[in-house]
Amino acid sequence: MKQSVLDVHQLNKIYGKKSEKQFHALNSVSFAMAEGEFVGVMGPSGAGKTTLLNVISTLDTATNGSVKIAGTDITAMKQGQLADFRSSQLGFIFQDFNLLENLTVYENIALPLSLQSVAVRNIKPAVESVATKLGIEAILNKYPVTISGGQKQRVAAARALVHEPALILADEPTGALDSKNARSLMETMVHLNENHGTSIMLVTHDPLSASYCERILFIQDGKLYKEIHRNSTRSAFHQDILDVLAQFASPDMD
Ligand SMILES: Nc1ncnc2c1ncn2[C@@H]1O[C@H](COP(=O)(O)OP(=O)(O)OP(=O)(O)O)[C@@H](O)[C@H]1O
Repeated sequence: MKQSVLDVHQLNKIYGKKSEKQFHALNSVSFAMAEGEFVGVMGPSGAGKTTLLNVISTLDTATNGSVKIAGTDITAMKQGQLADFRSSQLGFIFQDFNLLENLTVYENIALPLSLQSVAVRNIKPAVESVATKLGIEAILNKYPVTISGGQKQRVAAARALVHEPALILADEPTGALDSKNARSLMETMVHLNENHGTSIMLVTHDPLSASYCERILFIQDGKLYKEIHRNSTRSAFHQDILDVLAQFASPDMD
């Protein structure tokens, strides 16, 4: 059996102090993700998706429960350890690409390695290898302002991957892309997942982007409401996702 890359156990997040008005944003959420899985997280606005992502990404702390990433319990870690863990084990892809405009594409991709003080002689092969995986080797010397939105998103993906993290966390990565570039980024993520074994957790509102995943977890009111697996074609999975989303809109949902 494959190892878990992510193990979320009885996770609770309550915003607000005991003396204040409290809000239970995550309510006993438990699930696991196997190494090499591509999992989507969906749910209505306010369901708790960002809260879940923030806790898994170590940017926020849980009220209780545990999160294990590649076997390490991050809920037991101190701040300094968390920063090291985040920069070595996690890769992030956000909606706004967060590229530094005064650095070249090469320098942007190299950034996580430079920050980890990786030796210069090891940086070049790592950047070139990830650029080849993502088909952006021809634009390494360009500046972000001169490349397209889709290329920027692939550069952001390369930067998320260059240090070979255990898990990639993607938050609405196609949100700012037109449909052609969105499709291209999703195909890139599938390629990384299928051919390079990259484990990816994708939070999205977009059913079409979600249809590229193998499995979708639906969150509603801070709880895991349902999970569906892709069994056949992507278009059939797209329809399955739309069917679950329609239940959220229905007032007589149990
Ligand atoms: N810092 C905070 N203090 C109090 N409540 C918060 C805080 N952050 C989020 N919440 C509440 O927790 C709930 C979950 O928020 P969250 O941002 O995780 O939802 P979401 O599913 O990501 O929504 P969206 O799809 O709109 O981004 C919401 O009701 C929100 O108002």
